[in-house]
Amino acid sequence: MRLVWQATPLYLFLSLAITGLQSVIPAVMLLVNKRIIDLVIANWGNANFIWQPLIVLVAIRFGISLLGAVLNQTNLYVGQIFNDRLMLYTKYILLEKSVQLDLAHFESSEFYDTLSRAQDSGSNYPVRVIQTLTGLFGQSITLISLLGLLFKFNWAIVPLLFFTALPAFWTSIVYSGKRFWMTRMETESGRLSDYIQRVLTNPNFAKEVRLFNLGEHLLGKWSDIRTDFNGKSAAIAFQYAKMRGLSGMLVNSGFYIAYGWTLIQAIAGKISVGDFTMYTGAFSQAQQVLPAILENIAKIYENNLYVSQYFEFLDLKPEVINIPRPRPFPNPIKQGLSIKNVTFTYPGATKPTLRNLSVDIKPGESIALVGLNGAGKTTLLKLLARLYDVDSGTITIDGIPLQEIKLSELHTNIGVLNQDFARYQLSAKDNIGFGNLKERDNQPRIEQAAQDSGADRVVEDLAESYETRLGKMFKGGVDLSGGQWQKIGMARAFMTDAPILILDEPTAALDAIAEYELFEKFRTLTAGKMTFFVSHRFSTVQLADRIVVLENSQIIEVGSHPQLMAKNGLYAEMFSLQASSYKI
Ligand SMILES: Nc1ncnc2c1ncn2[C@@H]1O[C@H](COP(=O)(O)OP(=O)(O)OP(=O)(O)O)[C@@H](O)[C@H]1O
Repeated sequence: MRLVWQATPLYLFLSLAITGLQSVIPAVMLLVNKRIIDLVIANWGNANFIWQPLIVLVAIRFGISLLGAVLNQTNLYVGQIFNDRLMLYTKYILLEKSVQLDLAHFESSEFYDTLSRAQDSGSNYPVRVIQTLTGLFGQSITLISLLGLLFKFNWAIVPLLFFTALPAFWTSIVYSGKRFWMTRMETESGRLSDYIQRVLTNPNFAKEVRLFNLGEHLLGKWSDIRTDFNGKSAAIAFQYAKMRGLSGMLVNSGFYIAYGWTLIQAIAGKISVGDFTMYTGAFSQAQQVLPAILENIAKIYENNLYVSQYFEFLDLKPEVINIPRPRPFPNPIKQGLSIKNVTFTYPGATKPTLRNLSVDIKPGESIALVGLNGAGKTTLLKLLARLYDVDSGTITIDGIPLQEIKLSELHTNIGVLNQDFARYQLSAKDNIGFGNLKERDNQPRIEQAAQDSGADRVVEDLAESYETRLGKMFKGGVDLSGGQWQKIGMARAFMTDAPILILDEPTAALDAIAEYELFEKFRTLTAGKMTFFVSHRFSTVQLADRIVVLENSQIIEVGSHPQLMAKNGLYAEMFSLQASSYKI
């Protein structure tokens, strides 16, 4: 309710008010009808009948019908606006939370289960809870007013209806719960089937799916998961229908007992014809409303279970956060960056990815990270950008631990381009401008960055130049080759004003010569900045002031190219191996 209140208080109020008004209409109608019938019967064949009271009653009846029709339409309109606003709000909050969470969350499967459940639950269920709640509110008013009429006739009818309805109510609750838990248990397999669906429909997979003939195999797997789910769902639905049928009979018996009593009273002449019509009318309406109420209570229970999954996601907390009074990023950097005894283990991993790392980097120094696949190069760079916090040891800039620097400021001051850099299906201008949001509309700056990375020649060939949409996902989009995308990605990195730059193999799709030239240019353009780069090409690595060699989670060598060659360790071995393969 708080969520809805925050999303759209006015429309919540309007919706409740209109529903409340609508709900008393059936009982008021029955009462007016009774009066009309009693008046007509009392004056049956009366030649001197005074019409005025009857005309007033009929006019009231007509007025109420008109009011009902107007309220109906108004409620439909209010309901539509209310739903749209609530959906927008719940989605916004979910996306806002996703932005706040750590990278670590996005690298765990439990997170994706929670996210997937929250997305399913958050989109429709809050709206459904409120719709059902409003419906229930209206139906309860209708039922109370109808029971009010019946209570006057015989008070025992109320407990009779209540007790005969209890089993139906209990059945609905039990089976709603069963359905919810079955769906929840199937989250992971549901996600797997969604994933297969994406693989079968996503352009990134389309080529391989065809070349390896994976289509039929994956489709079969998808169909098995869905069929299995449908089977479980059908079993619950069957049980539910059976129990609902049985308990529904009991509810009906309660009504018919009460109905029989009205007939007995009417035949005995203890109630008027008007009363008789009113009571039987009240019975038949209450008979429709009561099961609907029970159904809605069960629905609220079930929908609330789903909504709780939405809140489960909202309750996730980022761990990489600002301390209460963070310090500013040192500008300019005077002493440099210092990594001391850093150890780090990924959440859920059994052994550390980095162990006891120590190295000092001076301002303006360029560092190349070298090591075999999986040595921990990317992990170290993630720690520098504080995408994760270290387990022990410290990383400081001018003596200030990273944790004490305001996170958003740290990210503004560390420019990163990754091996798996994002390919935004947006304009070329956005793809480059996202490197420095403040300068996003600064066309000369964007063009300069494109020129520096060589992306200017890519953009020249595009029909609408910088405004051309990249990627094939939307109309008019143009796809680029791997190397062309990388030039666009590099241009994004060149946009930044950050004094520390990290390039994690963003040039792997370029040929060795293009990569070498680009890094040379990069070094000239970033002279005076602290840069880190990872490359598996030693022609590029040589350009660095110092090279840090990682092996088995540790730093094993640090030095310039000539120093490491003289040392004749792992670096020299790897360098010679690559050089000899070029000679062949
Ligand atoms: N999110 C993660 N969760 C758990 N383990 C991870 C995660 N990311 C990487 N690892 C593990 O940490 C180790 C180091 O990975 P990292 O990506 O840092 O290596 P790398 O040196 O950059 O390798 P490459 O040269 O292949 O890019 C690997 O064993 C990898 O499996």
